[in-house]
Amino acid sequence: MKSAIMLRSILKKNSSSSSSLLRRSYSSESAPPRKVVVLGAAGGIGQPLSLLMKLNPLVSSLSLYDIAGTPGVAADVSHINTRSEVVGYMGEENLGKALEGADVVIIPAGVPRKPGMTRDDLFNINAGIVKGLCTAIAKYCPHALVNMISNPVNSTVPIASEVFKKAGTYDEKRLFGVTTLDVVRAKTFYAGKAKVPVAGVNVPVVGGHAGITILPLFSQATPTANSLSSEEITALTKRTQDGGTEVVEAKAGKGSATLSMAYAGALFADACLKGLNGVPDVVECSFVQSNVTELPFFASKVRLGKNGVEEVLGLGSLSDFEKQGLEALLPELKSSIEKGIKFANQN
Ligand SMILES: NC(=O)C1=CN([C@@H]2O[C@H](COP(=O)(O)OP(=O)(O)OC[C@H]3O[C@@H](n4cnc5c(N)ncnc54)[C@H](O)[C@@H]3O)[C@@H](O)[C@H]2O)C=CC1
Ligand SMILES: O=C([O-])CC(=O)C(=O)O
Repeated sequence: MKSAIMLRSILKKNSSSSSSLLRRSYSSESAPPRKVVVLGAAGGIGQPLSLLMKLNPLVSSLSLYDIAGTPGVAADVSHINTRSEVVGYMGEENLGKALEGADVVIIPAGVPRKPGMTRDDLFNINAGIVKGLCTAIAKYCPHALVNMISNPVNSTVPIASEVFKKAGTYDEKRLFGVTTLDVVRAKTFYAGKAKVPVAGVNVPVVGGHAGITILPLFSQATPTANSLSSEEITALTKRTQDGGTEVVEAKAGKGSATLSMAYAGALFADACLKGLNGVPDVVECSFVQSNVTELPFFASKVRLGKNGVEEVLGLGSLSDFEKQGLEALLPELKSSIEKGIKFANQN
């Protein structure tokens, strides 16, 4: 008798939670249909990123593309009982089909670093990969928002812009270098040092995405932590700048950040989708075409909207330490941008 009552109460609980789940899924399905494409979906970042995008209720169609291994990843992810339909595409002959109708294209295709390498050492291989993929984007989904993850981001974003310009499809509002992982790291490291709950922490990170071009603005971090010494701020800055290398060394030849990058990439794509859907005040840092400095591309806070970039926000007030960091990063960032532009126009 007692167990029958317990069973009834469990069933009742389950039926009320499943009806609330149903309501939630109805409301997510009333969000507009959105197609998200992951290029490089079978890779170290691509796989967990595909998983996270499958969990995103704003996605109605998830298209997974790679030169190899996509059918397995797509079959696996497709069994998850969430909104989006999943299709896997393999091989260049299927790239067009993968891209057609895309709202957001995320690009984690390309080789990762090994210990001792800089991101720029990836240029020779990844520049060509990115150029090929962007040529196809210009042809098959010229209006999609492009989230560039492939390194060196400081050069691959300018390459993409040149490819789109040549194809006559360039819209500076739709091209983003994904620097979210720098923000994710800055938040984590700051919360640890300042001993504040990480969930409420905000830290803008500006500049670019390599070494000293990554400039976290801890003077603007919230909640404020007046107790941090200048030595601690210097150490936090250096750890954020070297975050990628910390992971590359710990993985000892087996690649670079994949899981934290998938998380960061999924956060940024979600922000793009929210912007497209008209959610107000969606602000994320990203490496975009910019007038914030004399350089044509720069990472700073960006307000996202129905057409992509709605507004590139300024730097705000900087500490003397950050002003020095900004001066120091400009020459390196300039030369990485020029290298990308030159490559796209010569090859
Ligand atoms: N922006 C950022 O913050 C970060 C960027 N990265 C970069 O992301 C890239 C990918 O890293 P991982 O996933 O760890 O590498 P990975 O080697 O595990 O995966 C790369 C995938 O790209 C695929 N691929 C290669 N050429 C392709 C093409 N032409 N079309 C489609 N797919 C192609 C490969 O088959 C592979 O599945 C690297 O360049 C890495 O440096 C990594 C971490 C953070
Ligand atoms: O460090 C790397 O090569 C990968 C990367 O961009 C990061 O983890 O920030």
